[in-house]
Amino acid sequence: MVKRDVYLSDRPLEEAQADYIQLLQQAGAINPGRPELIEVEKAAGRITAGPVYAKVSSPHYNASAMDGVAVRAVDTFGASENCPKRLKMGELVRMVDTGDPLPPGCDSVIMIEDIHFVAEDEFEITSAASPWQHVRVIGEDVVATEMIIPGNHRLRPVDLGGILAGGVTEIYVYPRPRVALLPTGSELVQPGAGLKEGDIIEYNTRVFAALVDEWGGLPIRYDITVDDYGLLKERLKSALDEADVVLINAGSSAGREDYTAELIAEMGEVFTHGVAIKPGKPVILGLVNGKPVVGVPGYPVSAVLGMELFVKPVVYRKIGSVPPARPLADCVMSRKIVSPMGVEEFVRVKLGRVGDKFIATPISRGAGVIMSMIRADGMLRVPRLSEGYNPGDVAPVELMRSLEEVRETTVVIGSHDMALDVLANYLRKIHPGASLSSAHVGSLGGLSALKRGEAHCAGTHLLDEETGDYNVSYIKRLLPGRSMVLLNLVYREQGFIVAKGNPKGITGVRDLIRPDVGYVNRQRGAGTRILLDYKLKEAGMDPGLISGYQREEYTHMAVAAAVASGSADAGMGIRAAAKALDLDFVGVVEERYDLCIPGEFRDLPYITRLLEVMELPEFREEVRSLGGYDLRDCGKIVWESE
Ligand SMILES: Nc1nc2c(c(=O)[nH]1)N[C@H]1C(S)=C(S)[C@@H](COP(=O)(O)OP(=O)(O)OC[C@H]3O[C@@H](n4cnc5c(N)ncnc54)[C@H](O)[C@@H]3O)O[C@H]1N2
Ligand code: MOO
Repeated sequence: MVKRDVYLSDRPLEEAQADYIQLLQQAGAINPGRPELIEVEKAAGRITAGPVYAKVSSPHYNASAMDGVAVRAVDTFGASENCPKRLKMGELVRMVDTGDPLPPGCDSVIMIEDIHFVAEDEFEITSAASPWQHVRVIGEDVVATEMIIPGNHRLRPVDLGGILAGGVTEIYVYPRPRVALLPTGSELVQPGAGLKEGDIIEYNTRVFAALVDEWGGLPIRYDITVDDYGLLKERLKSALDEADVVLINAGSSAGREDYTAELIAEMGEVFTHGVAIKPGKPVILGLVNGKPVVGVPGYPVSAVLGMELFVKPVVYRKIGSVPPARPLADCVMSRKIVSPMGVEEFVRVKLGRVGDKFIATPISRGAGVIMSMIRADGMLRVPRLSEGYNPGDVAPVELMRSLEEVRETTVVIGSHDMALDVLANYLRKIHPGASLSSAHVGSLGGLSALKRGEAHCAGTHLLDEETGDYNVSYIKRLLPGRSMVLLNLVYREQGFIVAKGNPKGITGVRDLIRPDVGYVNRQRGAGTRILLDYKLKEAGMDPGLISGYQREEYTHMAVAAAVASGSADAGMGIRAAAKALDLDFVGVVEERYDLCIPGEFRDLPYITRLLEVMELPEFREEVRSLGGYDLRDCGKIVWESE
């Protein structure tokens, strides 16, 4: 099949969303299915197809609400401390337990604690009982014929109790819409399969299945379809026979084997191909045989966003409902966020509460980085007609974690070290409500974040060329007059990360200017970058002669990954990063990595909890096992401002 040119449209998001729902409504494609009768005890999470009325009252008889004696209130009148009244067991004075029917003629219950027995069958009371005291009258909870639950209501566990109390055991709910999930792409392999170059693990439709289930739909996952127009057409046909909604994953953009839009257009109608959002642009919104068919982009983040923005409303409508709005919180931007005009961008952010502000720090924006969805606490929408935000700007963020959790998060901004990940892990283990979020902006970036009040502490390893000491002179210069402490986390080996077996024979900085050596650098402001520059200066070398000096990565692991991929021969970083990817390492120095903490935070749980973790032998052991770490001063204050 020869592909024609593909021009994606740039429709504004709200317009594309509203139009799609309207067109589907007109086509009758998102009407809820015919209600089905199911057992109440299996109905949690389902949507009621109509109101549920009580068949019986609850209680359906007058019931004693306490253990004690049932009486006629009039028989107790006149009783007081000074003038106790005696009652004898009989027809109208009878022992009852909680829940027992009130004996005929009785209208009141006296609690056993308020009774003083004077004989086997006679007792004294010192106050009168009022009529209907401690009695649960008929219908106190539910009155027969009363509406217990309205229609179009998602049933919660307590709702089941109310419905059953009302004597109802079966109810009508909307059927869960069947959503067919079609993964496409010749490069896809099933999870767990052996991988060769070019293989991609198929996980998107697994994520989709869990989402559809969460929204109330019934996912039907199909086998992978290779990139073949005819095969895809067959799949789509059988999916349309079986399901109410069909999702085709990938093949949505302009590639040579991107058939989705063409196929939907051939078999039905494409309303929209291309929405002005990032990620997720190439989404396809269509209709075939009266059923919604959505082409969801292949990249995992684009895919999840496509699901949230276009498929979720369809699934909800099919069960007579609309998606609940995500809660929002106003947050302060910690970094500059540049976003193209004309596109609504969805930026994943980490959140933390520092002082009285919620701080948002953007994380990876790549559409292929599923980890960004895992790490994110929130989603910042940069509107279509905005070019982004400056540090300090306030904007609403959609919460992906509760504010309560965010409040219990220690925010570390600065240089990256793998010991921080281990610290985060043990922190959650011993304080399950707490967490640590780290943003990697380099040591200097971390100190700037402290200056702006956007972090509880900063990871830093800045070498002072003059004194050979770490961090102190930088803090004095960047945060003058502020009360600060330096808490040591680790000493670690820095050096060159090189390929296994060190094939280029790199032994020190002098090798970096060799024409056959490609370097990968760290970003400006990173302690590791400063260390390299210092070493170059020491050796009297011109950085301009190093091929790859301009190539910047943000973490040790990213540098190691560049070496592992073969796109660079060497990069400066920590031994643990080399070890993690089974690379070789040429040691250069041992350096001190500290957490710089503003004095006002040092006694807050954000910090004291970290100190607790640093004392744990298993934490220390795990960090040591990463390789290249010495924890001799871990948890010690190594410097304090006057
Ligand atoms: N020339 C152009 N190229 C691309 C454009 C464009 O407009 N012009 N758009 C880019 C954007 S934006 C996106 S998003 C992707 C969309 O790609 P497709 O929907 O066509 O999907 P594929 O190219 O087949 O796959 C992309 C990528 O997604 C991953 N993938 C796919 N399926 C799965 C799955 N089931 N599980 C996990 N991961 C999956 C995989 O990494 C693929 O490499 O196109 C850009 N290109
Ligand atoms: O728009 Mo694509 O969905 O960014 O990756």
